[in-house]
Parts: sequence; C-alpha cells; structure tokens
Amino acid sequence: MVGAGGIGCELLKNLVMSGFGHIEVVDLDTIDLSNLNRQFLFQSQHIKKSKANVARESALRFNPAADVKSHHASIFEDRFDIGWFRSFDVVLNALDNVAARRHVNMMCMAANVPLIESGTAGYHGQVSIHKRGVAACYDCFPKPVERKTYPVCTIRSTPSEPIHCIVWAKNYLYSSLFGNPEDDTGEIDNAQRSETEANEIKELKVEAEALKKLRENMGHADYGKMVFEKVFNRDIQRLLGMDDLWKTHARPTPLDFDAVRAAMAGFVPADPASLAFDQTVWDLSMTVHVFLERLAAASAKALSERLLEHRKADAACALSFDKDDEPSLNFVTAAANLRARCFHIAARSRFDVKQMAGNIIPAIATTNAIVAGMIVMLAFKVLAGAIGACKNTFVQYGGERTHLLSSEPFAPPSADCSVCSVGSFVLRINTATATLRDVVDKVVASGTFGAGSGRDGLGLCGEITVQSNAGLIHDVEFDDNLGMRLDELGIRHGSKLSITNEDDADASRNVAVALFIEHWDTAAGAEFELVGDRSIKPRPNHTHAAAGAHAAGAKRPVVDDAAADPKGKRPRVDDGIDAAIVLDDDADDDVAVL
Ligand SMILES: Nc1ncnc2c1ncn2[C@@H]1O[C@H](COP(=O)(O)OP(=O)(O)OP(=O)(O)O)[C@@H](O)[C@H]1O
Ligand SMILES: [Zn+2]
Repeated sequence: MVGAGGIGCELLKNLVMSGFGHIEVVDLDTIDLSNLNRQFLFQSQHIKKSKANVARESALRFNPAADVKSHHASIFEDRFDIGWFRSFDVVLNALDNVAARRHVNMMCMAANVPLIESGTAGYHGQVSIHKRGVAACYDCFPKPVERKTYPVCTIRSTPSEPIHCIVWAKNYLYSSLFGNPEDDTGEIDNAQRSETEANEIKELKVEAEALKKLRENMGHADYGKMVFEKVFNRDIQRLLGMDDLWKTHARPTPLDFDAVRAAMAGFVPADPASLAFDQTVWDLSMTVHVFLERLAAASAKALSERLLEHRKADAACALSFDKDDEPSLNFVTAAANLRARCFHIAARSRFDVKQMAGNIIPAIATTNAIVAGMIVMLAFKVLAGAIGACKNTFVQYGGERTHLLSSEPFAPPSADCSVCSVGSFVLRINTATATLRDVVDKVVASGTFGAGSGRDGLGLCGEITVQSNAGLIHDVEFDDNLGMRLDELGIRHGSKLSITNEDDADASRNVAVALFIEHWDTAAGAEFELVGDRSIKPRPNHTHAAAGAHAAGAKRPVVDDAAADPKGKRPRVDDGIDAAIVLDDDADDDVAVL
C-alpha cells in the first residue's frame, strides 16, 4: 500500500478488517493537524509523527493479529526495488501526485505485479486496475492536460465573474507590486486573437510598466492611496474610454478614494481572528481598510514592509502569493473585491477567495471511504486470480449522472506504451566494477535475439542507444562514457537504463528495453544476470520513424517518452500538476483534478 493519507487510512482499516495477510504500508509524510478531520487513524497526539508508523499502530488496534509492516519513506527510494515490488501479490496506490503514481506503475509493470490505482477529487473518485500484458497501465494513454487559463483581456479589461477579479488580484496586481510580474502570467492566455485585442494588450503593457514605476514609491506614507487611485480609478477611467469594450459588457464604475475614505469615518474594523472576518463578505470600508493596511509601510504586518525588509538583504527579492500566508490572502481578497465592485460583480468572503485562488477542492471523507472500499473489492478479485472480472469504477456525484457509481471494463494495454509494452529486465551486475562498455557489448549486443536466459546477452543488433535516469549516456555518435564504471555514471541499485537499438537490416528487431539495475556485490568484473521475458516485441512503426530522423542529426527517441496516441477515454483523477484550474502549484494541497 503506497500512501497513508485520506484514502490510505480507510484502506488500511479495510485491509486489516477483511483478513488480508501480509501488508506493507509506505508513506513519506508526517501527520498534520489538517489531516485529522478525515484521516481517522490519526489523532492530535500523533501530529508530527510518521503517517505510515501511526497508521500501522492504529490499524493493529482494529485487528491485533494483522501482519503489517510500515515504512516511513518515499516510494522512490532504492530499497523499494523490483525485487521488493515482486514480493507482493498486489500493489495498492493511495497517492496524491502523478510522479509517485507513475513511478509505482513503472515498477509494478516491470515486476509484473497487478496495481490498483485510486484517486479522489471532492465528490468524485475512481479506482482502476493495471496489469502488464492484461490491463492498460497508468501511462498507456496520455492524460488530458487542461490547464485552466483566462483570456488576458477578460482578466485585465472585462472581468465578469469573481474568479476573474481574483486571478487579476493574484496574478497581476500582487505580482506587479510584490513579485516578478513577468514570471506570473501562467494562467492568463496570451493568445492575441484580434487586432483590437492586440492593441489592448499593448496598452496593458504600458499600464503594467506604470505600476512597476509606482512600486518605486513603496514605503511612502501615501503608497496605499497611490496604488488605489491608479488601479481602481485611473485604470478604470482609461478602460471607460475604450468604447468598443462596452458594447457587449456593462460599463465599470471607478472608485473615488477621497469619497470612500470619507465614508469610513468612525469605522471600526472587524477582528481579523474572528470567524466573521474569514467567512462573511467584507463591506466596502472593511475592504478598503484591509487593502490600505497591506500596502502601508506603517503597518507591522504590511506586505510592502515585509518586502522592503527582505530587500535590505537581497535587492531582487520578490514575494510570491501563498494562500496560506494571511497578509497575502487578505490583500488579494481586498483587491479582488474592490475590482469586483468597479465591475458590478459580487464580492466574495476571504474563505471563498482562498478556495478559488488556491484551487482547493475539499477532500470528502465519504468519497475516500467509497474508493477505499472499491479498492478492496478489486483486490479480492485480483487475489482470486480473476483480474478479467475487474472493472474500473468511477464515483460521480451530481450533474447529469443518475448513478453514484459506474464501471467500465479496463482497456487492453497500448501496443506502443513506453512503460508496459517495452521489454523489461532486472540486470544484476556489480555497479562498482562493470563498465558501460560491459553493458553495451555483453548485456545488450551479445547473445541471440529472443533466446537465451540468465547470463546470456539480449542480442540486440545495430546502433545502440542508452539512457539513464540522468539522460542520454551513449549512442553511436556519443561513446565517451563507454570506459566508465556504472557507479561513476551515477548508475546504482535501483537505477533504470532505457535501451533502444537500430538494426537497418531487420527493423522487426528494433526494440526498446528497460533494464532495472540491481547491484550485485559479489559479482566479478563484467559478470551479470538478466531476469525477464526474452520475447520482446518490436518497437511500433512511428518510433522507427522518429529513430530514423536521428541519422539526420536529430536526437534519438527516449524509451520513457510517452508518445502514445490520445486514446484515453476518461479523464483521470490526479493532482494539480496535470490539469484543471491551476491557480496554485502547491503540491501539498488537496488539489485534485478531473
Ligand atoms: N513518493 C511518495 N512516497 C510515499 N508516500 C507518498 C509519496 N507521495 C505522496 N505520498 C503520500 O500519499 C498520501 C496521499 O494522501 P492524501 O491525498 O490524503 O494527502 P495528504 O497529504 O494526507 O492530505 P493533504 O494534502 O490534504 O494534507 C500522503 O500521505 C502522502 O504523504
Ligand atoms: Zn502501458
């Protein structure tokens, strides 16, 4: 079991309660207060302790006879090698990131162990089965990459929804005032569609320059007023002058600083520690108060003061928005709501802004429980030898769906998958004595293709290319490393080498092979052992085409390069790296994506 978080806690409880034999649980993390609402194997006295170890201890209280071993470690560590994976009947993923999922998938496919994959995103979830040669692996089909972006003109000139104002406050204003504005346009779609828009973008660049100039006044007693008057008055006035924009959109209303301040006479700000401050929508006075407070160098907590302080040590220092940093969140909430007011858009509470700016999809304990239950049901089928009876299952709530659960048969593996459709071997070799030449000449080139065992080479003919985890280490035009020992090349126990060959005489023998290195301490010199199925399939044609381009000077294809066709039928549940409204790349969040 990999991962002892939201799904993992439910899963481990289910496993020990339903009579699973030997279980090993791996998790690299420690318990955080925010885990306790749903990761019920953990309690407040466990905060800062290892998730894997505490999950084991708590699960054993459900069933003291269970045989559970815990590893407080990352699944990427060398000790979790192919041999370790192979020692299991089934591997269950309860992870929260694509990198770890892909790694476990690769190891399970190489070790030929069935993998049950899972994920949740709020009320949605899924469980799927993956098995080399039987059921498509996690990487057989590319996952849709749907970064949510907004047209620059919507964000900068014609917002119509609260999210547009939040993206403006976070990605434009915050970055312009406290960060490196050039770095931070990721969510804004810069595609220039029409001439009007291109002109508009030119104007916006001028505006951004002016804002940069303005920030030279940071620390000035009137800095807050200067920024306010620029962004909520002069910039809005300028936009009002562009008549074309207002044929299809409601005209915005600039804010008058002096009038707003006058209306604040006798104003008493809400307590920032109160629930109301977080969860009710601030009125105009409160919003202006927070906005100015964040910009005023006189205020102890102000962002500009913090930045000025940092800049004493590093002149180029910049702040970057972090939704968990209160001053930053307060500033973005205030700025977004003031802009919303100009554009007649509803204001949002700080709580809502945090969710939207951080793209937080709250974890739902019930979805995790449903998914963990389904993992166990699939695991039973796998252990009973009935993988064919397994189905991939989806939890979908709301929308047009009439059923909470739906399932569909798994897809067969993709013939050109770079993970599960390549030859895969464990290469036991002494990495401290064997050289790359030993691998290329003896392990890869010698022997008879498709035949032999153990100490026989693979018999791959023609030009050989070798990639390590670090990149290309050998090909026909790059033989500098041949004399180096494997350990000198950073290849050690747990490393993977990806090999391709180019045999002009017989293209059916052009294959891609993955060698998973196991350091063989007592082996002498070039002695080695290869464990794996010798009946390797040829590389698909399109890979030949890419490889052919190499002769003309192009780089060779990488075995790991997932160049599969877009055949994926259903989007996956993953973390924020791959898709959706990517408003935050904080990998620790419950950011999940459909
Ligand atoms: N490489 C890895 N090796 C081992 N465990 C991992 C690895 N990557 C992620 N995990 C674990 O997978 C679990 C996923 O659980 P979950 O999605 O509930 O996230 P969480 O971190 O517990 O919750 P939150 O993100 O809300 O704080 C986490 O406990 C995390 O530590
Ligand atoms: Zn695959």
